[in-house]
Amino acid sequence: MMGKRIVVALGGNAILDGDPSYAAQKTAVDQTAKALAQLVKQGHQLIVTHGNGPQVGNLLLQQLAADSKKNPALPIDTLGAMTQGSIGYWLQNSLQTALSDSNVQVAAIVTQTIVDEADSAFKSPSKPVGPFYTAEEAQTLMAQNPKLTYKEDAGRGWRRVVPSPLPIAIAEIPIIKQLVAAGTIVIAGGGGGIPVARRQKKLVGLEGVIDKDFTAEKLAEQVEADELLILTAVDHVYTGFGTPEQRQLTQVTAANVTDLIKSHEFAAGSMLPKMIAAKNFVTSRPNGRTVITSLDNLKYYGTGDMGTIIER
Ligand SMILES: Nc1ncnc2c1ncn2[C@@H]1O[C@H](COP(=O)(O)OP(=O)(O)O)[C@@H](O)[C@H]1O
Ligand SMILES: NC(=O)OP(=O)(O)O
Repeated sequence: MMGKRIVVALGGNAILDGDPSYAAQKTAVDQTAKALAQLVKQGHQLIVTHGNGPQVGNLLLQQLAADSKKNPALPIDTLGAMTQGSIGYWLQNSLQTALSDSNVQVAAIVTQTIVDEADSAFKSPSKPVGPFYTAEEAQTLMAQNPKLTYKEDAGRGWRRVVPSPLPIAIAEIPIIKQLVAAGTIVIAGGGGGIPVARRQKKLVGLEGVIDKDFTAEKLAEQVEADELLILTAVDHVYTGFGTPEQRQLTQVTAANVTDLIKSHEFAAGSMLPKMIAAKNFVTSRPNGRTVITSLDNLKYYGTGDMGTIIER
């Protein structure tokens, strides 16, 4: 099979799936890296991005708990950069180990994503971050701090939500393209990239968390990828998700996705951005395809049951 250029989007909730410990997250990344290394050995070229919802939300909790004059809380843009460093390091380290018998280089790039500071997203928080709470716990937290907003997340519980502006451009795309052309596995756009606004010659950090699936799609367009591979915590995308009528989707077209979105089949803040990104990618890259599957299911990549495939 001819080698493909694949942008891999590794979900934050897929990395932190229940156990929030460093050991559990690094184990998930190690397992993913081993599976991705197999794709590299099959001749595919990877560009990797990752989510950060659980992780940046946990940093927010730590910052709020420790906030003091001597140790003031850091802004969300900087917390996003911190997750690019931590998760980028985990991924770089695990991929280097998994590819230690090859000459393939791996580099994580601190990535800024340009957004519109007039984006209405800054007035309506929608991006779930941090741990899951019960409805009662969320109500208590909102009563304690009315400035914070919590919303129910895909039937899994309630989570804090923060502004999630749409990505316009990736500031570091020139160096990313150079590294890709040199055959390097680039880890970029982590957490969707650090949200920044351009003000004349300056890039100014903003308080938000960009959806990494949207940034992954932009990255895939920019590097002229053949495939967008979205790794999450479910093997397939479903209709009737979470109900007795749940049915897995295996092969769908961009037109099908448009109809399913209109039928509200995909939860906002979780699967909806993935399906929008999938549709946008195959629309922009007619010969491209998007695959949505789980980390565990990656071992079936290239076989009949490798997840939900979206094509033009
Ligand atoms: N229609 C659907 N089909 C499959 N999963 C869905 C659907 N709607 C919502 N979900 C939920 O969305 C989750 C993926 O979104 P999210 O957790 O935000 O992704 P990530 O792994 O990128 O962090 C799935 O694990 C599942 O719990
Ligand atoms: N930033 C972001 O999209 O993170 P998740 O993948 O954890 O939602």
